[in-house]
Amino acid sequence: MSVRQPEVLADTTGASHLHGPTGGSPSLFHREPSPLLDSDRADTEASNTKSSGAVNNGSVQKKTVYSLGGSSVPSIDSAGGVSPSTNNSDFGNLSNLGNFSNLANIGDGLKSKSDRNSSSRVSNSSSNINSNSNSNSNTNSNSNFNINSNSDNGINKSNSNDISNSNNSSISNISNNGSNTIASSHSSQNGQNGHTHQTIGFSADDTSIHNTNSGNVNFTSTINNRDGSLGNNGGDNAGDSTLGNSQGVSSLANNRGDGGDSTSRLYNSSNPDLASDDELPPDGSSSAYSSSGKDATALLYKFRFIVLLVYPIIIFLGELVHISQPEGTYFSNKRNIFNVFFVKRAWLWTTLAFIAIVVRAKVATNSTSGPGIKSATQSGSILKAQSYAGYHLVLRYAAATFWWVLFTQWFFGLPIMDRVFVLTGGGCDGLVEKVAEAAMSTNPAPGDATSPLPPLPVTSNSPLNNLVSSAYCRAHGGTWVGGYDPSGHTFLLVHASLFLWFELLPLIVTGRATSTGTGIGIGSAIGTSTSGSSSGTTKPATTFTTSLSVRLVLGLLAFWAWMVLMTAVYFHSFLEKLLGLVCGYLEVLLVYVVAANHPQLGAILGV
Ligand SMILES: CCCCCCCC/C=C\CCCCCCCC(=O)SCCNC(=O)CCNC(=O)[C@H](O)C(C)(C)COP(=O)(O)O
Ligand SMILES: Nc1ncnc2c1ncn2[C@@H]1O[C@H](COP(=O)(O)O)[C@@H](OP(=O)(O)O)[C@H]1O
Repeated sequence: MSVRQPEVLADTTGASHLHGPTGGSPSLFHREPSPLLDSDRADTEASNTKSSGAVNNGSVQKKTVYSLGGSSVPSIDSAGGVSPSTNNSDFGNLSNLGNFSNLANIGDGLKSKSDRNSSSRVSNSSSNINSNSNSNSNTNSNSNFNINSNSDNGINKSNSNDISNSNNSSISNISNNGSNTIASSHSSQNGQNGHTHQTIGFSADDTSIHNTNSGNVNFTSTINNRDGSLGNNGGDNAGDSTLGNSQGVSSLANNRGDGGDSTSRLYNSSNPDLASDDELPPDGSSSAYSSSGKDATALLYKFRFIVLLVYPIIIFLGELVHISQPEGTYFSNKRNIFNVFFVKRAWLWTTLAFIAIVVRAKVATNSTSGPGIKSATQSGSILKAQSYAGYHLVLRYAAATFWWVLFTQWFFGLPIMDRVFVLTGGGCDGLVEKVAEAAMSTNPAPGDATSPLPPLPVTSNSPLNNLVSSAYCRAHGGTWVGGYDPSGHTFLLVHASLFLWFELLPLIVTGRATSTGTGIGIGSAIGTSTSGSSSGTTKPATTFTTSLSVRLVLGLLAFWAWMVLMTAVYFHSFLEKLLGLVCGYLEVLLVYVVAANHPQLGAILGV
């Protein structure tokens, strides 16, 4: 076995050195072959409890570092490689011309400078890996990595990482298990062509690649992913982009400079969003291939259309029965348990159902594809994908709640429905008498806590803001008479139902309601596995738990529809129900249709 003697380099850090066998303390160093070492290499092992630095000028082929904690190794330069090293503190900067292998590092900074094959396996947290070598194979587990690579690399990573790649280099064969952003910028010298080819396969997703090219760069990107976006900002030359996603929503955007061909292909199993910049040269082409994506889009629109039709039909059918003056039933009694316990608290139940949808979306997200369906705001989208990111959900819930409040609870005083009633000549009848009766029977001072009625806010001759609400009026024995009284029940039930449908349908059509499903199908959404996915496979039913929330929401929606029918059959005039119905549509149409077609609003609301 040929043995190269280590040399001691000047310690640029000024810290104490780890010395090789000929230059250091014998008590600290001894030759001991590492199981991972090449047979023709000598090893240097440092058993380090206090060392703060190690410098090796390259004569040592491999360096083994054990640091037992409480200490740090700020700097190691090794020509030959650094192998099994356990460091309970920080490595400072590891610069290596050879192989890193099995470095467990909780610190920061790992640089590979080899001009030959080099392999790094790093278990790490919070590290930067700067690699200048060719044909590297970097395997990283743990989180918070920044990999800056100026070379051809194979990078295998798990967890969340940012990879940035600069210069004329390529990253290829990246397999990944986390949420990642890969930013790659390339520039080429005059007359020199840069060429980049990225093939990235992810076993988990939410990955986006943004390439910024300038100069003569021929850029080819391929992502095989479950849910991601690929954005190419091309330079002067051709760029082919292919994004193949097996799941979820993908967006592929090409913003080209001048000249060159560009072909963008988006293969996606569910929801594609392909957008190309307007300045695409005439010979550039962009196309989305996604049969199931189109299917999902068509299915979503079909479902939305049906849902939007259902409630007017219910009202019309109910009205037909209503005009025949049907016999009273349990449901014609205002005090029936369904009315009192459910409809009168309808927003509470709607909120719970919405939370069930959110949970379902998150479960689907965690088990399949990152943070849920991504927002896609570019024009030309086949499907404006709905975002299930937390802030988008909160905003949409807040908007729906706000509209419910304005219409039924408070609108700078009386709620909208009561203002309509008063403005059309309605008022509270009999309330003054009730108050007087109450006062006569108990003789308390008005406003006294012992009074059976709270003080009457005002009389019916007061300005609009001071009138009692319909709720106050009815609750205290008055009768809400005259005027035009929009049906609060119709409004609330329709508004709540549409809100829930529009949140649920994207999950259903994309199969996101199952943890294992891909592609489309209501079957996968409710766990019955009846429809095919894009791959032509039929997904098995998910567990009872995963489909339960969807079933409960569908059950609530069926119940709401029934109660709309009962309102239509037994209560209100037709026009009052019609107004309730129309107002029940307003917010949902505004958010999911109008805002969805407005770039900024759509982006804010995630629609
Ligand atoms: C990342 C995750 C994001 C998830 C976002 C979830 C957002 C939820 C967040 C927190 C939960 C907070 C919980 C708040 C609960 C609020 C629920 C309620 O609204 S409680 C009030 C319930 N009250 C009603 O539902 C009253 C409904 N009734 C009426 O509006 C009227 O009675 C009527 C219109 C039905 C009839 O009027 P009438 O005058 O004829 O009686
Ligand atoms: N489906 C239904 N079942 C029972 N009562 C209903 C109902 N729809 C409306 N009502 C009752 O009809 C009245 C007018 O309702 P709205 O204007 O909200 O549509 C309310 O009476 P109360 O306020 O006396 O409870 C309400 O409870």
